[in-house]
This record gives sequence, C-alpha cells and structure tokens, in this order.
Amino acid sequence: MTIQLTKVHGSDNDFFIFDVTQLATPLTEAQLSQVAQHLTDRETGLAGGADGVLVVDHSQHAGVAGKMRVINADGSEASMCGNGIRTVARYLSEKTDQTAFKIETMYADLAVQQAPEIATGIATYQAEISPVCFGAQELGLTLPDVTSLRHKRLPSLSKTLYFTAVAVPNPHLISFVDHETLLGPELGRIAGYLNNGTNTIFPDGVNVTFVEVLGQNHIFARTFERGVGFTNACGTGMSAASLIYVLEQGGIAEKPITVRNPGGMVQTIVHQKADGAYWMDLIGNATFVGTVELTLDQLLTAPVDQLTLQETGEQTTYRQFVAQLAEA
Ligand SMILES: N[C@@H](CCC[C@H](N)C(=O)O)C(=O)O
Repeated sequence: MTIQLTKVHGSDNDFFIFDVTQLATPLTEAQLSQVAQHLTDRETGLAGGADGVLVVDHSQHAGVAGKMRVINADGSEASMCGNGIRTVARYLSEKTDQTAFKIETMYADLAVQQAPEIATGIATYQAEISPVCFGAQELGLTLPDVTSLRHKRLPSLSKTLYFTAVAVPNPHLISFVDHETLLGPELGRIAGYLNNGTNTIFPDGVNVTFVEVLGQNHIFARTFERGVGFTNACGTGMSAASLIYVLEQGGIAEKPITVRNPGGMVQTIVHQKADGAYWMDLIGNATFVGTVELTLDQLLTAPVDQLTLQETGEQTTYRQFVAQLAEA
C-alpha cells in the first residue's frame, strides 16, 4: 500500500498534508507523532523537511467537509494552524468540489473559503481564526495571581518590552518592537526560554511573535513557534498580532491589515461579534509544492531523504511573488 502526501505552504510555513482516510488501519497517536518527527526533520526528513504535518480526516460533524489536526515538527499537537488551514481548505475544496465550507479543528468548526488571488497565479484561501481568549487558563499561563496578560512588562523576560498573551485558540505572546529588536536576538532568547519545558510562566510553551508597525494597517510579524522554532510565518501568530495591533496600537478593525512576514505576506481582518467576542479573517496563499508516494515503512521509520516530490511548479510563481514584495 502507498500513501500520498502533499507538500504545501502558507507564507513558506511548510507542511505535509497527510490524508489519513487513505489508510486501511488508523495509526496510533504515538505513530502520528513519530510520522511528524520523521518526515519534518530538516536534515533527514522528506523533501527538505517541514514545520509540521496536517492530518486530514473525515469529520463526524454535520455540514463540515473534513477535520484537520496539527502535529508540530517535535511531534506535539497544536489546537490550530492558520497557514495550515488555508492549505487544507484548498485540499478539501478540490477533494469535495466546494469553495466555501467548514473544517473541524480541535476547538471549533471554522469557516473557510476560496478567495481572490493575492497575486497573479497564487491560489488564495481565507480562514476564520477563532475562538479568541485572554484567560490564563486557556493560555497555559501559570504566573501566580495573574488571570490575563495585557500590555504588561515581564521583568524576568525583558526589562523593556511589553507583552500581551492571547489564545486564538493556540497560545501566543505578542510584543510590539522596533526594527532592530524585530531582527535581533531577543526573540530567540525569550521564546527559547519559554519553550524549554521547564519555565514556570508557560510550562507547555507558547508561540512568540515580535511585531513592527510599518504604517497604518501594515505590520511585520516574526514568530518563534512552540514545537518548531523560528518559522517563515505563523498564521495564528499574524492573526493574534493583528488583533493586538487593533486593541493596543491604533490598527483599524473591519479593514484589511497587510501582514508582512519572512516568508511573504497575508491579509487579516479583525472582527468583533455583538457579544464582544473577537475573531479574525486570515487571507493568504495556499501553495501546493508537490506530491510524493510512500510506503507505510517510509512514513514511519525507513529513510525518506532520497525521495523526491512530483513538483507542481507553483513554487516558481510563489518565489516571483516574494521577489516582487521585496522590491515594493
Ligand atoms: N504555524 C501555525 C501554528 C502551528 C502550531 C503552533 N506551533 C503551536 O504549537 O501552537 C500557524 O500558521 O498558525
């Protein structure tokens, strides 16, 4: 039996889509974690490795096209992935011949749809990012007597930076910084500490994003992800950053925010419901790099570094888009 995987990315945050409906017998949780660690390794993994694996399955929820689970490169499971869900939206759109539908994720069935191209020839999808919560419990924030963290200094992390923590629903710590700090070593130092598994602030780790304001409704986000490390972009991180930009830094809700990142660019829109709850639209590329077929042995343990992708050619168009962004 062979299993087809699709290598995909959103803003060069790259993944393998693993459609487990192909399997005759389901894998165990331990095997899924093993698959992610095996395939994503940047040295020995498949096709240059990846930031994670997006597990696609049937959903039992009425009116939902499919289910997405997110397994980070270190084998841990995340509740959501903003760049990933756009690619899964495209995968399910092509599989089920629909352009607007819902995808089941760990905490919510999220609305997704095909969207107008962000640049010529770039397949583009839009995803709902929610639920949003500021509570310490949902964040896994364990500072004594702290129920939320909104624009506060944490002297044990930095003497100068202000931090806001928000779950969307995976946990994010956001700090607005100047250009030098955005590119400097502080992000790696702080996020490395918060994801070391022994710290007492976020014992389960947290995604950390530094944000620079480039203009009105125009920001740059750089993220160190829990379970991965530095990535080219983090979709939920950019959505969280956009929300905090609106709440604390003069960003305008209900209007597109351009979010640049090391891997490209997305747009977000921050919304608020009548009951006060926030949610975001995340709009960006859903690029299919190529496909590859593996045996079950290769999926789990056998060497995969010599396997090559059947490329789609989409990455060439994506590279041109990124080159144009750099010139703009
Ligand atoms: N890259 C993702 C986020 C993936 C999960 C994250 N590492 C976590 O553990 O919460 C995105 O685009 O949102």
